[in-house]
Amino acid sequence: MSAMSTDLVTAFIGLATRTPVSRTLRTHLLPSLLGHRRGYRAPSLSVSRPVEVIAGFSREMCGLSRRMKRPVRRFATATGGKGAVEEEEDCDMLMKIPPDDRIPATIITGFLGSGKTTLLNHILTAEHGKRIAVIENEFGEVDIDGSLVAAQTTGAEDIVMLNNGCLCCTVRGDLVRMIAELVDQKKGKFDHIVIETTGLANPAPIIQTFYAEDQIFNDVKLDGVVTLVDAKHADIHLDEVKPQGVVNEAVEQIAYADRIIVNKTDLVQEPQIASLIQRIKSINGMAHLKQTEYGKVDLDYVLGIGGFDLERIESVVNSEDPEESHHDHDHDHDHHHHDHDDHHDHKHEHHAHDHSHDHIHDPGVSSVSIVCEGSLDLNKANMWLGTLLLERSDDIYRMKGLLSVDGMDERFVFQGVHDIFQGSPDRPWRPDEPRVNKIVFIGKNLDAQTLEKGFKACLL
Ligand SMILES: Nc1nc2c(ncn2[C@@H]2O[C@H](COP(=O)(O)OP(=O)(O)OP(=O)(O)O)[C@@H](O)[C@H]2O)c(=O)[nH]1
Repeated sequence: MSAMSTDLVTAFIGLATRTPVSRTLRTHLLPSLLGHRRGYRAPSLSVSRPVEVIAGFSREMCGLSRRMKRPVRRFATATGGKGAVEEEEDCDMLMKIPPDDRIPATIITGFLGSGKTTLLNHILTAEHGKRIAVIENEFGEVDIDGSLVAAQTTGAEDIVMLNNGCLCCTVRGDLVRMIAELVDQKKGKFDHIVIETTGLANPAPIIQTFYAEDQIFNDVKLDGVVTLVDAKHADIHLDEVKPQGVVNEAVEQIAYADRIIVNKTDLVQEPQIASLIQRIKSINGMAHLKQTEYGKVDLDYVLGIGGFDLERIESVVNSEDPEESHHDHDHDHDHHHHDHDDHHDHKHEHHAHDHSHDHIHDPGVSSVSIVCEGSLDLNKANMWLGTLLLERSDDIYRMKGLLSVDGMDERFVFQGVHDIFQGSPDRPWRPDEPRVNKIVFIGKNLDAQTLEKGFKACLL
């Protein structure tokens, strides 16, 4: 776990115990938090330089962060199985952090037939100068499909098939091995890894693999999740009611996306597209979105997007930014996060708002954004976020934020995937810049009112 993650994570532990405890900068508290729920035995803590845990975004920690050239990319892992020795090793690396030259990896997901392979072909045949290794996950298929073969001859540096199961479940171990092999044998021969999932994959476990597996984490960084949506058929899959405990993959794929491509727009009329886009944005108001036919998007829309980079969070949470690319082509003018009266066709989804609504308890996946000026009381913010994650991390799929913390000159950026998250100070607030907090949640059963109330209670 990195110092960066510790910044925030530490806070949350303080929350877990609800009593300030002493610790050193070398402690890693998230595992002990998780251990609460998962039976993990936390490493013992050495106490050589006590600081107040409750000051999770503490100046001390941030001072440490500032001294480092760049944030450590590691999220706090949820595995909890590495033990104290490795934790300590991670920690020892804090002061000598190498530049982040790990190989970026993009996950392409989307429901069956939505156009994943078509997009992949577009990527592989386009002029971008990148050497791409492809990991293709097909269910039970023996041969690489015809179009991919065509692509192989034109663009891909390497194509490996994972066809004896689904990446998000049975062949996760294979994915780890495959990436490790690619890195071992071909490092330097490719610049980017693209992973195409099956149409039924849930992206969450695949995302977590990038943080939980050291074999991957050390050499490869997750660049982003790109989700294809079939403009004609998406509604059918999104509407599908699954038995309790069974996820709706089509919804999950949208929920975890950094980039959404509404594909096959040639097959439907504009009103249907507009309604679908509104629906998608209610599930994930954070992702950038474009409409396409045959997956034809600019390559920089899908590669090198930094969806998991703290430095890039601003573009995600800053939807008022006129330079936002996701409004370029989608022709809809609904804003996904605040200050609007939004109306939805689907009673189980709702937009997020900066003001109160009467929300019916919502069993679906939705996004909630909170935008408000002011500075956060550190202790209160720690308490609130920590408790929230402790209680709701299963339901909180993704979370990104840009916060104004009282007494901190820099903006504080953070993001998370369930209970895996990282945070760090960003650039200083400009003198004339309003200190506006922006935080976006995507998840299940999110109650916008409760979240907003909880957040605002942390403001000074
Ligand atoms: N009309 C139309 N057809 C498209 C478009 N994009 C892809 N297709 C076709 O849709 C079919 C499925 O596309 P694929 O790219 O194979 O979809 P996929 O998501 O990889 O499919 P699975 O791997 O089976 O989940 C193919 O016949 C494509 O040629 C589009 O924008 N418009």
